[in-house]
Amino acid sequence: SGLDPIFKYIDEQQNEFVQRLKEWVAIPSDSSEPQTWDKVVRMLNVTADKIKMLGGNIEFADVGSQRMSNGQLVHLPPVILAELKKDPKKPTLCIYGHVDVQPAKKEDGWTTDPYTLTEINGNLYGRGASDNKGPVLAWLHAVEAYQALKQEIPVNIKFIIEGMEEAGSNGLDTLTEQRNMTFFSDVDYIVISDNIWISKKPALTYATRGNCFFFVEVEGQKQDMHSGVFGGSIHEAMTDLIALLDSLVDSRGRILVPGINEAVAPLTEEEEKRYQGIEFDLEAHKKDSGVTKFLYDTKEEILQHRWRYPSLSIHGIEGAFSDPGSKTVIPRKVIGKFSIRQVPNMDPSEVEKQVTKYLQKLFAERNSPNQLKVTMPIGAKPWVANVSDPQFVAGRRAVQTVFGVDPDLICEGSTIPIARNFQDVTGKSIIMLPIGGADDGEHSQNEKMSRSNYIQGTKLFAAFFYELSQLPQK
Ligand SMILES: C[C@H](N)C(=O)N[C@@H](Cc1c[nH]cn1)C(=O)O
Ligand SMILES: [Zn+2]
Ligand SMILES: [Zn+2]
Repeated sequence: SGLDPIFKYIDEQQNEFVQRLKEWVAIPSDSSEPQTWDKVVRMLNVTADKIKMLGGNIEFADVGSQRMSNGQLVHLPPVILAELKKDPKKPTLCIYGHVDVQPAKKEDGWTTDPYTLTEINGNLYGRGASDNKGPVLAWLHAVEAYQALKQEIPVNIKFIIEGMEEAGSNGLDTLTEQRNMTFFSDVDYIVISDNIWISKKPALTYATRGNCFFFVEVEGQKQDMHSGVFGGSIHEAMTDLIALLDSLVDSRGRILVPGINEAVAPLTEEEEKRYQGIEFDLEAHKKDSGVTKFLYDTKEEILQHRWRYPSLSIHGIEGAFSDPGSKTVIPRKVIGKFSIRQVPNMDPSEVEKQVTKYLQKLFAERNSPNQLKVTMPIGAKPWVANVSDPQFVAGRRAVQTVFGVDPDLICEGSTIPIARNFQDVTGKSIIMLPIGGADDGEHSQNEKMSRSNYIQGTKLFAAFFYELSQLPQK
Protein backbone atom coordinates (compact mmCIF):
# COMPACT_ATOMS: atom_id res chain seq x y z
CA SER A 1 0.00 0.00 0.00
CA GLY A 2 0.99 3.68 -0.11
CA LEU A 3 1.99 3.39 3.53
CA ASP A 4 4.63 0.70 2.89
CA PRO A 5 7.59 3.09 2.44
CA ILE A 6 6.59 4.81 5.68
CA PHE A 7 6.41 1.51 7.52
CA LYS A 8 9.81 0.54 6.05
CA TYR A 9 11.31 3.83 7.23
CA ILE A 10 9.92 3.26 10.74
CA ASP A 11 11.41 -0.25 10.82
CA GLU A 12 14.79 1.02 9.62
CA GLN A 13 14.84 3.83 12.18
CA GLN A 14 13.77 1.73 15.13
CA ASN A 15 17.12 1.74 16.94
CA GLU A 16 17.27 5.52 16.61
CA PHE A 17 13.68 5.74 17.96
CA VAL A 18 14.62 3.57 20.94
CA GLN A 19 17.68 5.76 21.57
CA ARG A 20 15.43 8.86 21.69
CA LEU A 21 13.13 7.17 24.17
CA LYS A 22 16.22 6.44 26.26
CA GLU A 23 17.07 10.17 26.27
CA TRP A 24 13.52 11.08 27.31
CA VAL A 25 13.30 8.43 30.04
CA ALA A 26 16.61 9.76 31.44
CA ILE A 27 14.84 12.98 32.47
CA PRO A 28 13.10 12.26 35.82
CA SER A 29 10.09 14.47 35.09
CA ASP A 30 8.12 13.44 38.17
CA SER A 31 5.18 15.85 38.56
CA SER A 32 4.05 14.68 42.00
CA GLU A 33 6.05 17.33 43.91
CA PRO A 34 7.01 20.95 43.04
CA GLN A 35 10.63 20.06 43.92
CA THR A 36 10.93 18.14 40.65
CA TRP A 37 8.90 20.46 38.42
CA ASP A 38 12.19 21.89 37.05
CA LYS A 39 12.74 18.44 35.47
CA VAL A 40 9.19 18.55 34.09
CA VAL A 41 10.00 21.92 32.50
CA ARG A 42 13.26 20.47 31.09
CA MET A 43 11.25 17.59 29.61
CA LEU A 44 8.75 20.03 28.07
CA ASN A 45 11.66 21.99 26.51
CA VAL A 46 13.12 18.81 25.01
CA THR A 47 9.68 17.90 23.62
CA ALA A 48 9.21 21.38 22.17
CA ASP A 49 12.66 21.20 20.51
CA LYS A 50 11.65 17.96 18.82
CA ILE A 51 8.36 19.48 17.58
CA LYS A 52 10.30 22.53 16.31
CA MET A 53 12.60 20.19 14.33
CA LEU A 54 9.44 18.89 12.65
CA GLY A 55 8.61 22.47 11.64
CA GLY A 56 6.08 23.10 14.41
CA ASN A 57 5.15 26.47 15.87
CA ILE A 58 5.30 26.31 19.64
CA GLU A 59 3.56 28.23 22.36
CA PHE A 60 4.37 27.58 26.00
CA ALA A 61 0.98 28.43 27.47
CA ASP A 62 1.02 29.68 31.04
CA VAL A 63 -1.48 27.88 33.27
CA GLY A 64 -0.92 29.88 36.45
CA SER A 65 -0.14 28.64 39.93
CA GLN A 66 -1.25 25.90 42.28
CA ARG A 67 -1.85 26.26 46.02
CA MET A 68 -0.12 23.31 47.71
CA SER A 69 -1.46 21.56 50.84
CA ASN A 70 1.06 23.51 52.97
CA GLY A 71 -0.43 26.80 51.70
CA GLN A 72 2.52 27.54 49.37
CA LEU A 73 1.61 29.00 45.95
CA VAL A 74 3.76 27.42 43.21
CA HIS A 75 3.91 28.33 39.52
CA LEU A 76 2.81 25.40 37.34
CA PRO A 77 4.86 24.10 34.40
CA PRO A 78 3.48 25.45 31.10
CA VAL A 79 1.50 23.47 28.53
CA ILE A 80 2.84 23.07 24.97
CA LEU A 81 0.37 24.15 22.29
CA ALA A 82 1.89 23.44 18.88
CA GLU A 83 0.88 23.35 15.26
CA LEU A 84 2.51 22.04 12.09
CA LYS A 85 2.06 23.80 8.75
CA LYS A 86 -1.64 24.07 7.95
CA ASP A 87 -3.54 23.29 4.75
CA PRO A 88 -7.19 24.45 5.04
CA LYS A 89 -8.31 21.64 2.72
CA LYS A 90 -7.25 18.94 5.19
CA PRO A 91 -8.94 17.90 8.44
CA THR A 92 -7.12 18.81 11.64
CA LEU A 93 -6.07 16.28 14.25
CA CYS A 94 -5.09 17.43 17.74
CA ILE A 95 -2.81 14.99 19.57
CA TYR A 96 -2.80 15.13 23.38
CA GLY A 97 -0.09 13.53 25.50
CA HIS A 98 1.93 14.07 28.66
CA VAL A 99 5.64 13.91 29.40
CA ASP A 100 5.54 13.89 33.20
CA VAL A 101 5.85 10.60 35.07
CA GLN A 102 4.94 8.94 38.34
CA PRO A 103 7.70 8.88 40.98
CA ALA A 104 10.19 5.98 40.76
CA LYS A 105 13.18 4.90 42.84
CA LYS A 106 15.45 1.91 42.21
CA GLU A 107 15.02 0.93 45.88
CA ASP A 108 11.24 0.59 45.37
CA GLY A 109 12.12 -2.76 43.83
CA TRP A 110 13.04 -1.99 40.24
CA THR A 111 15.28 -4.59 38.61
CA THR A 112 16.98 -1.89 36.51
CA ASP A 113 17.48 1.82 37.10
CA PRO A 114 14.05 3.42 36.38
CA TYR A 115 15.61 6.34 34.50
CA THR A 116 17.95 4.25 32.32
CA LEU A 117 15.91 2.68 29.52
CA THR A 118 17.05 -0.95 29.45
CA GLU A 119 16.09 -3.51 26.85
CA ILE A 120 15.55 -7.07 28.07
CA ASN A 121 13.96 -9.75 25.87
CA GLY A 122 12.32 -7.21 23.55
CA ASN A 123 10.95 -5.05 26.38
CA LEU A 124 12.08 -1.47 27.04
CA TYR A 125 12.09 -0.93 30.81
CA GLY A 126 12.00 2.56 32.30
CA ARG A 127 9.68 5.02 34.04
CA GLY A 128 7.48 6.67 31.42
CA ALA A 129 8.35 4.14 28.68
CA SER A 130 4.64 3.36 28.34
CA ASP A 131 3.08 6.17 30.38
CA ASN A 132 3.40 8.33 28.35
CA LYS A 133 6.78 9.21 26.80
CA GLY A 134 6.84 6.22 24.42
CA PRO A 135 3.45 7.00 22.84
CA VAL A 136 4.20 10.78 22.60
CA LEU A 137 7.48 10.00 20.80
CA ALA A 138 5.67 7.50 18.57
CA TRP A 139 3.37 10.31 17.36
CA LEU A 140 6.38 12.55 16.65
CA HIS A 141 8.16 9.72 14.82
CA ALA A 142 5.05 9.05 12.70
CA VAL A 143 5.19 12.70 11.57
CA GLU A 144 8.96 12.43 11.04
CA ALA A 145 8.49 9.37 8.81
CA TYR A 146 6.20 11.25 6.39
CA GLN A 147 8.56 14.22 6.33
CA ALA A 148 11.72 12.12 5.84
CA LEU A 149 10.14 10.50 2.77
CA LYS A 150 8.88 13.91 1.55
CA GLN A 151 5.32 12.62 1.67
CA GLU A 152 2.60 15.07 2.54
CA ILE A 153 1.01 14.35 5.91
CA PRO A 154 -2.65 13.81 4.97
CA VAL A 155 -4.02 15.74 8.00
CA ASN A 156 -3.13 18.99 9.73
CA ILE A 157 -1.56 18.34 13.10
CA LYS A 158 -1.74 20.15 16.41
CA PHE A 159 -0.25 19.05 19.71
CA ILE A 160 -1.19 19.61 23.33
CA ILE A 161 1.59 18.23 25.50
CA GLU A 162 1.48 18.76 29.22
CA GLY A 163 3.67 17.98 32.22
CA MET A 164 1.10 17.69 35.00
CA GLU A 165 -1.20 14.82 33.97
CA GLU A 166 -0.14 12.51 36.76
CA ALA A 167 -0.98 15.25 39.25
CA GLY A 168 -4.45 15.92 37.82
CA SER A 169 -3.74 18.27 34.86
CA ASN A 170 -4.19 21.35 36.99
CA GLY A 171 -4.69 24.48 34.87
CA LEU A 172 -5.29 22.67 31.59
CA ASP A 173 -9.08 22.77 32.09
CA THR A 174 -9.04 26.59 32.27
CA LEU A 175 -6.64 26.78 29.32
CA THR A 176 -9.03 24.62 27.27
CA GLU A 177 -11.87 27.07 28.00
CA GLN A 178 -9.68 30.07 27.18
CA ARG A 179 -8.53 28.57 23.85
CA ASN A 180 -11.80 26.99 22.78
CA MET A 181 -12.49 29.68 20.18
CA THR A 182 -8.87 29.94 19.03
CA PHE A 183 -6.58 26.89 19.26
CA PHE A 184 -9.47 24.40 19.24
CA SER A 185 -11.67 26.20 16.70
CA ASP A 186 -10.34 24.38 13.60
CA VAL A 187 -9.72 21.04 15.33
CA ASP A 188 -11.82 18.20 13.87
CA TYR A 189 -10.52 15.28 15.90
CA ILE A 190 -8.76 14.82 19.24
CA VAL A 191 -6.72 11.66 19.84
CA ILE A 192 -5.17 10.44 23.08
CA SER A 193 -2.78 7.51 23.39
CA ASP A 194 -2.17 7.22 27.13
CA ASN A 195 -3.52 3.85 28.15
CA ILE A 196 -3.17 0.12 27.54
CA TRP A 197 -4.78 -2.82 25.75
CA ILE A 198 -6.49 -5.55 27.81
CA SER A 199 -4.86 -8.46 25.99
CA LYS A 200 -2.32 -9.03 23.26
CA LYS A 201 -4.86 -7.63 20.80
CA PRO A 202 -4.85 -3.92 19.82
CA ALA A 203 -7.79 -1.88 21.08
CA LEU A 204 -9.75 1.33 20.68
CA THR A 205 -10.86 2.88 23.98
CA TYR A 206 -14.23 4.60 24.27
CA ALA A 207 -14.50 5.32 28.03
CA THR A 208 -12.35 6.04 31.05
CA ARG A 209 -13.14 6.30 34.74
CA GLY A 210 -12.61 9.66 36.46
CA ASN A 211 -10.90 10.14 39.81
CA CYS A 212 -11.48 12.05 43.05
CA PHE A 213 -8.27 12.25 45.05
CA PHE A 214 -8.52 13.08 48.79
CA PHE A 215 -6.17 14.28 51.52
CA VAL A 216 -7.35 13.57 55.11
CA GLU A 217 -5.19 15.49 57.53
CA VAL A 218 -5.22 14.83 61.27
CA GLU A 219 -3.11 17.19 63.33
CA GLY A 220 -2.32 16.53 66.97
CA GLN A 221 0.51 18.18 68.84
CA LYS A 222 3.10 20.81 67.88
CA GLN A 223 5.83 18.18 67.57
CA ASP A 224 6.35 14.43 67.41
CA MET A 225 6.17 12.80 70.87
CA HIS A 226 7.90 9.97 72.74
CA SER A 227 5.44 7.06 72.81
CA GLY A 228 6.83 5.91 76.17
CA VAL A 229 6.13 9.29 77.74
CA PHE A 230 2.86 10.27 76.04
CA GLY A 231 1.51 6.95 74.70
CA GLY A 232 -1.66 6.00 76.57
CA SER A 233 -2.44 9.52 77.72
CA ILE A 234 -3.08 11.41 74.46
CA HIS A 235 -5.34 11.06 71.40
CA GLU A 236 -2.88 10.07 68.70
CA ALA A 237 -3.32 11.62 65.23
CA MET A 238 -2.27 8.41 63.52
CA THR A 239 -4.80 6.33 65.48
CA ASP A 240 -7.57 8.73 64.46
CA LEU A 241 -6.46 8.61 60.84
CA ILE A 242 -6.20 4.81 60.67
CA ALA A 243 -9.74 4.52 62.07
CA LEU A 244 -11.02 6.92 59.40
CA LEU A 245 -9.16 5.18 56.57
CA ASP A 246 -10.40 1.81 57.79
CA SER A 247 -13.99 3.02 57.50
CA LEU A 248 -13.79 3.79 53.79
CA VAL A 249 -13.88 0.37 52.15
CA ASP A 250 -14.59 -3.18 53.35
CA SER A 251 -12.63 -6.37 52.75
CA ARG A 252 -14.79 -7.13 49.68
CA GLY A 253 -13.81 -3.83 48.06
CA ARG A 254 -17.23 -2.27 48.74
CA ILE A 255 -17.11 1.48 49.30
CA LEU A 256 -18.67 2.38 52.67
CA VAL A 257 -19.21 6.11 52.13
CA PRO A 258 -23.01 6.62 52.04
CA GLY A 259 -24.35 7.77 48.67
CA ILE A 260 -21.43 6.65 46.50
CA ASN A 261 -22.75 3.27 45.31
CA GLU A 262 -26.31 4.59 45.02
CA ALA A 263 -25.25 7.16 42.39
CA VAL A 264 -23.77 4.62 39.97
CA ALA A 265 -25.62 4.06 36.68
CA PRO A 266 -27.36 0.67 36.94
CA LEU A 267 -26.02 -2.22 34.85
CA THR A 268 -28.46 -2.90 32.02
CA GLU A 269 -29.11 -6.38 30.59
CA GLU A 270 -27.72 -5.32 27.24
CA GLU A 271 -24.53 -4.05 28.90
CA GLU A 272 -24.16 -7.23 30.93
CA LYS A 273 -24.35 -9.30 27.74
CA ARG A 274 -21.66 -7.13 26.14
CA TYR A 275 -19.22 -8.12 28.88
CA GLN A 276 -19.70 -11.81 28.03
CA GLY A 277 -18.50 -11.16 24.49
CA ILE A 278 -15.25 -9.45 25.55
CA GLU A 279 -12.09 -11.49 25.02
CA PHE A 280 -10.15 -11.31 28.27
CA ASP A 281 -7.86 -14.06 29.48
CA LEU A 282 -8.18 -14.09 33.25
CA GLU A 283 -5.35 -16.59 33.69
CA ALA A 284 -2.98 -14.42 31.60
CA HIS A 285 -4.10 -11.38 33.63
CA LYS A 286 -3.29 -13.23 36.86
CA LYS A 287 0.10 -14.28 35.52
CA ASP A 288 1.04 -10.79 34.22
CA SER A 289 -0.04 -9.00 37.39
CA GLY A 290 1.12 -11.60 39.91
CA VAL A 291 -2.29 -11.39 41.63
CA THR A 292 -3.24 -14.88 42.84
CA LYS A 293 -6.76 -14.09 44.09
CA PHE A 294 -9.00 -11.29 42.87
CA LEU A 295 -12.05 -9.92 44.71
CA TYR A 296 -14.21 -11.49 41.99
CA ASP A 297 -14.02 -14.83 40.21
CA THR A 298 -15.30 -14.15 36.71
CA LYS A 299 -13.82 -12.11 33.89
CA GLU A 300 -17.16 -10.22 33.59
CA GLU A 301 -17.12 -9.10 37.23
CA ILE A 302 -13.44 -8.17 37.12
CA LEU A 303 -13.87 -6.05 34.00
CA GLN A 304 -17.03 -4.43 35.37
CA HIS A 305 -15.22 -3.47 38.55
CA ARG A 306 -12.33 -2.12 36.50
CA TRP A 307 -14.46 -0.16 34.02
CA ARG A 308 -17.97 0.65 35.23
CA TYR A 309 -18.03 0.61 39.03
CA PRO A 310 -16.21 2.99 41.37
CA SER A 311 -13.25 1.75 43.40
CA LEU A 312 -11.52 3.20 46.45
CA SER A 313 -7.77 2.83 46.92
CA ILE A 314 -5.68 3.99 49.87
CA HIS A 315 -2.35 5.30 48.59
CA GLY A 316 -0.29 6.38 51.56
CA ILE A 317 0.19 8.39 54.73
CA GLU A 318 2.39 11.49 54.65
CA GLY A 319 4.11 12.18 57.95
CA ALA A 320 4.00 8.56 59.13
CA PHE A 321 7.23 6.91 60.20
CA SER A 322 8.05 4.73 57.20
CA ASP A 323 11.80 4.22 57.34
CA PRO A 324 13.38 0.88 58.27
CA GLY A 325 14.07 0.41 61.97
CA SER A 326 11.98 0.99 65.09
CA LYS A 327 11.51 4.63 66.01
CA THR A 328 9.14 4.80 68.99
CA VAL A 329 7.50 8.01 67.90
CA ILE A 330 3.98 9.44 67.91
CA PRO A 331 3.78 11.49 64.68
CA ARG A 332 2.36 14.97 65.29
CA LYS A 333 0.49 15.30 61.99
CA VAL A 334 -0.43 12.72 59.35
CA ILE A 335 -2.11 13.06 55.97
CA GLY A 336 -3.92 10.03 54.59
CA LYS A 337 -4.25 9.86 50.80
CA PHE A 338 -6.92 7.92 48.96
CA SER A 339 -8.84 8.17 45.73
CA ILE A 340 -12.21 7.08 44.38
CA ARG A 341 -12.45 6.23 40.68
CA GLN A 342 -15.52 7.85 39.13
CA VAL A 343 -18.04 6.31 36.75
CA PRO A 344 -21.30 7.48 35.14
CA ASN A 345 -23.48 8.97 36.94
CA MET A 346 -21.17 10.10 39.71
CA ASP A 347 -20.43 13.76 40.23
CA PRO A 348 -17.07 14.71 41.84
CA SER A 349 -18.53 17.72 43.67
CA GLU A 350 -21.20 15.45 45.24
CA VAL A 351 -18.55 12.86 46.07
CA GLU A 352 -16.48 15.54 47.82
CA LYS A 353 -19.49 16.46 50.00
CA GLN A 354 -20.36 12.81 50.74
CA VAL A 355 -16.80 11.91 51.75
CA THR A 356 -16.26 15.05 53.84
CA LYS A 357 -19.56 14.66 55.71
CA TYR A 358 -18.91 10.96 56.40
CA LEU A 359 -15.36 11.49 57.70
CA GLN A 360 -16.42 14.46 59.85
CA LYS A 361 -19.20 12.39 61.42
CA LEU A 362 -16.88 9.47 62.18
CA PHE A 363 -14.26 11.80 63.57
CA ALA A 364 -16.79 13.58 65.82
CA GLU A 365 -17.78 10.18 67.26
CA ARG A 366 -14.17 9.66 68.39
CA ASN A 367 -14.27 12.74 70.68
CA SER A 368 -10.71 13.55 69.67
CA PRO A 369 -9.27 17.01 70.36
CA ASN A 370 -7.14 16.71 67.21
CA GLN A 371 -7.81 18.79 64.09
CA LEU A 372 -9.34 17.15 61.00
CA LYS A 373 -9.07 18.62 57.49
CA VAL A 374 -10.48 16.91 54.37
CA THR A 375 -9.57 18.27 50.92
CA MET A 376 -10.03 17.00 47.35
CA PRO A 377 -7.20 18.36 45.15
CA ILE A 378 -8.28 16.34 42.08
CA GLY A 379 -11.86 15.84 40.88
CA ALA A 380 -11.86 14.36 37.37
CA LYS A 381 -15.10 13.17 35.77
CA PRO A 382 -15.41 9.95 33.75
CA TRP A 383 -15.37 10.16 29.94
CA VAL A 384 -17.49 8.20 27.43
CA ALA A 385 -17.12 8.64 23.65
CA ASN A 386 -19.68 8.31 20.91
CA VAL A 387 -18.51 5.06 19.30
CA SER A 388 -20.44 5.74 16.11
CA ASP A 389 -18.16 8.71 15.51
CA PRO A 390 -16.23 8.29 12.21
CA GLN A 391 -12.96 8.63 14.10
CA PHE A 392 -13.57 5.10 15.41
CA VAL A 393 -13.85 3.89 11.81
CA ALA A 394 -10.44 5.43 11.04
CA GLY A 395 -8.99 3.85 14.20
CA ARG A 396 -10.35 0.42 13.28
CA ARG A 397 -9.00 0.63 9.71
CA ALA A 398 -5.58 1.75 10.91
CA VAL A 399 -5.40 -1.21 13.34
CA GLN A 400 -6.46 -3.58 10.54
CA THR A 401 -3.74 -2.19 8.24
CA VAL A 402 -0.91 -2.52 10.76
CA PHE A 403 -1.93 -5.53 12.85
CA GLY A 404 -4.22 -7.39 10.44
CA VAL A 405 -6.96 -7.82 13.09
CA ASP A 406 -10.10 -6.05 14.25
CA PRO A 407 -9.39 -4.06 17.43
CA ASP A 408 -11.13 -4.74 20.74
CA LEU A 409 -13.48 -1.96 21.78
CA ILE A 410 -12.60 -1.39 25.43
CA CYS A 411 -12.92 0.95 28.41
CA GLU A 412 -10.10 2.12 30.65
CA GLY A 413 -10.20 1.85 34.43
CA SER A 414 -7.72 4.64 35.00
CA THR A 415 -8.16 8.32 34.27
CA ILE A 416 -7.03 10.87 31.75
CA PRO A 417 -8.25 13.88 33.70
CA ILE A 418 -8.55 16.25 30.74
CA ALA A 419 -10.52 13.90 28.43
CA ARG A 420 -13.95 14.82 29.78
CA ASN A 421 -13.04 18.53 29.76
CA PHE A 422 -12.00 18.39 26.12
CA GLN A 423 -15.35 16.77 25.35
CA ASP A 424 -17.53 19.11 27.43
CA VAL A 425 -15.77 22.34 26.47
CA THR A 426 -14.86 21.81 22.82
CA GLY A 427 -17.56 19.31 21.79
CA LYS A 428 -15.01 17.73 19.45
CA SER A 429 -14.78 14.04 18.60
CA ILE A 430 -12.34 12.22 20.91
CA ILE A 431 -10.83 8.77 20.56
CA MET A 432 -8.24 6.90 22.61
CA LEU A 433 -5.84 4.87 20.53
CA PRO A 434 -3.66 2.98 23.01
CA ILE A 435 -0.36 1.32 22.08
CA GLY A 436 0.61 0.19 25.60
CA GLY A 437 0.53 -3.56 26.29
CA ALA A 438 -1.72 -5.11 28.95
CA ASP A 439 1.36 -6.02 31.02
CA ASP A 440 3.24 -2.70 30.77
CA GLY A 441 3.03 -2.08 34.53
CA GLU A 442 2.21 1.64 34.36
CA HIS A 443 2.82 3.37 37.75
CA SER A 444 4.46 0.15 38.96
CA GLN A 445 8.03 -1.08 39.39
CA ASN A 446 9.60 -2.24 36.11
CA GLU A 447 7.25 -0.23 33.87
CA LYS A 448 8.02 -1.12 30.26
CA MET A 449 6.86 -0.89 26.68
CA SER A 450 7.73 -3.65 24.26
CA ARG A 451 9.91 -2.66 21.32
CA SER A 452 7.24 -4.20 19.11
CA ASN A 453 4.38 -2.09 20.53
CA TYR A 454 6.54 1.03 20.30
CA ILE A 455 7.46 0.46 16.66
CA GLN A 456 4.15 -1.03 15.47
CA GLY A 457 2.42 1.74 17.43
CA THR A 458 4.39 4.32 15.44
CA LYS A 459 3.13 2.68 12.24
CA LEU A 460 -0.41 2.66 13.65
CA PHE A 461 -0.25 6.43 14.15
CA ALA A 462 1.09 6.96 10.63
CA ALA A 463 -1.76 4.82 9.27
CA PHE A 464 -4.27 6.71 11.43
CA PHE A 465 -3.27 10.01 9.76
CA TYR A 466 -4.05 8.42 6.40
CA GLU A 467 -7.35 6.83 7.50
CA LEU A 468 -8.59 10.10 8.99
CA SER A 469 -7.97 11.84 5.69
CA GLN A 470 -10.10 9.19 3.95
CA LEU A 471 -13.19 9.91 6.09
CA PRO A 472 -15.92 12.09 4.56
CA GLN A 473 -14.91 15.70 5.36
CA LYS A 474 -16.83 17.35 8.20
C1 LIG B 1 -4.25 6.69 32.27
C2 LIG B 1 -3.08 7.60 32.56
N1 LIG B 1 -1.92 7.06 31.96
C3 LIG B 1 -2.88 7.74 34.05
O1 LIG B 1 -2.10 7.01 34.61
N2 LIG B 1 -3.60 8.67 34.68
C4 LIG B 1 -3.55 8.92 36.09
C5 LIG B 1 -4.15 10.29 36.27
C6 LIG B 1 -4.60 10.63 37.64
C7 LIG B 1 -5.80 10.36 38.17
N3 LIG B 1 -5.80 10.89 39.41
C8 LIG B 1 -4.64 11.44 39.59
N4 LIG B 1 -3.91 11.29 38.51
C9 LIG B 1 -4.34 7.85 36.84
O2 LIG B 1 -5.31 7.32 36.31
O3 LIG B 1 -3.97 7.56 38.00
ZN1 LIG C 1 -0.52 8.68 31.42
ZN1 LIG D 1 -0.06 7.55 34.61
